[in-house]
Amino acid sequence: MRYLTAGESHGPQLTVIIEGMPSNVPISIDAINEQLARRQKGYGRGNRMNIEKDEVHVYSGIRFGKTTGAPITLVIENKDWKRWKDVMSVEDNVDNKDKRRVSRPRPGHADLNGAIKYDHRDMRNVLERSSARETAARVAVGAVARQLLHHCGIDIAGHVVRIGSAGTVPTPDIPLEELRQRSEASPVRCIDKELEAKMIEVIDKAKAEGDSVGGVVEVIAEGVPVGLGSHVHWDRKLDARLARAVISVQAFKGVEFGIGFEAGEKMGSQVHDEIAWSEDRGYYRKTNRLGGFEGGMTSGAPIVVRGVMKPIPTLYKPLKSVDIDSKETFDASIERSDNCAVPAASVVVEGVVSWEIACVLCDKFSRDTLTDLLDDLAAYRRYAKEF
Ligand SMILES: Cc1cc2nc3c(=O)[nH]c(=O)nc-3n(C[C@H](O)[C@H](O)[C@H](O)COP(=O)(O)O)c2cc1C
Ligand SMILES: C=C(O[C@@H]1CC(C(=O)O)=C[C@@H](OP(=O)(O)O)[C@H]1O)C(=O)O
Repeated sequence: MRYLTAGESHGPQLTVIIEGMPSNVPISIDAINEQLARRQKGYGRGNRMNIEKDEVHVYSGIRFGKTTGAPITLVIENKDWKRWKDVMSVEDNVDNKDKRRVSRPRPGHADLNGAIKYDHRDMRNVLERSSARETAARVAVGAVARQLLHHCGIDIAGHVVRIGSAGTVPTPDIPLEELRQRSEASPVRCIDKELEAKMIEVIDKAKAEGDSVGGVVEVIAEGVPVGLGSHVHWDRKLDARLARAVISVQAFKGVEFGIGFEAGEKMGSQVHDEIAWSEDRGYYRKTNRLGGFEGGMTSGAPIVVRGVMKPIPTLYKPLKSVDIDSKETFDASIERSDNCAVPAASVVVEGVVSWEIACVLCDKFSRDTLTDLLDDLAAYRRYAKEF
């Protein structure tokens, strides 16, 4: 399966084409919109989220509530477009006195690198596409994948485990439904009430100081069969695919699985998961320190993946930069920005993880129709248990 996203942050819309979904998968548009709404919420967001009300429009590939097997086209409109039409129509060869041409790159953004690479004197051509507005499209893709995974007995949930220096929530040992309910009930998607209060304090303090904060999100996938991904080639390793998917989310800088970077300071006996067998469960691991992976393949234990998001680069207390016309130093100015988008980004990471798992499922099993996929998967689960 594959997908493409297109669209600018202040253009008319975001467009997605998803190719390779099995036919006859029931798709609820409400369920996609629910995921889009989750991404828009979260403490620390700026005013843009008061303007947008993300909803998906389906233009192909779904009829009467089910996938047809043909490419699926989804569109999310940008409500802000109306206010930006004029700005977006200023050409890059206009006189520099026109303040709407972007000649001042923002530190921490794609602006300068993209302008040099693509030879744009108006950096709007870069910032429009590098914006995390695009993550709305990826959440829509993830929401479609999630509905496929649901039929396959795979459940995914996420939460925020760190914001700034507020402290860290350890990987919880609770049912995913409870994790979901508790994180949904929190404005920062944190399941620990004490830490939640500290996280809110950290975000408020950053905002008051004209600064921003980042953090860490965790996503857990349960019900994944053993053997998704492959050890035989680097680009078929599922952990590697997930790492790429998470890092591809705007502002994500690192990924870890299970105990993650702690593995570098522990002894082997404290890192590897012993293998056991029972009539009831078949093979299983006594612990899940490696976050569900050995050899680039799932072990059948839950996938536990975390991603670290850097602080938002646009600061109300501006950083210095250089104007590409005058080469003079200036203070980067802003009109609006998020202060912390970690809670929102946790929903994006859930989405990209859902998509990658759906892809490898469809790689491994026959998948023209949902029935083909479910029959094949059920037979494989029986085989693996009896192995
Ligand atoms: C959900 C979400 C919202 C974001 N909101 C903002 C924002 O309001 N202001 C900002 O400067 N960066 C924001 N970012 C981060 C930038 O898009 C990102 O840092 C920038 O495109 C550069 O990419 P890089 O950090 O991956 O190198 C957001 C990221 C995400 C995931
Ligand atoms: C639009 C979204 O996030 C945007 C991501 C973003 C950035 O630079 O990445 C900058 C801000 O955009 P604007 O400059 O229009 O206020 C955020 O609001 C969204 O999440 O839907």
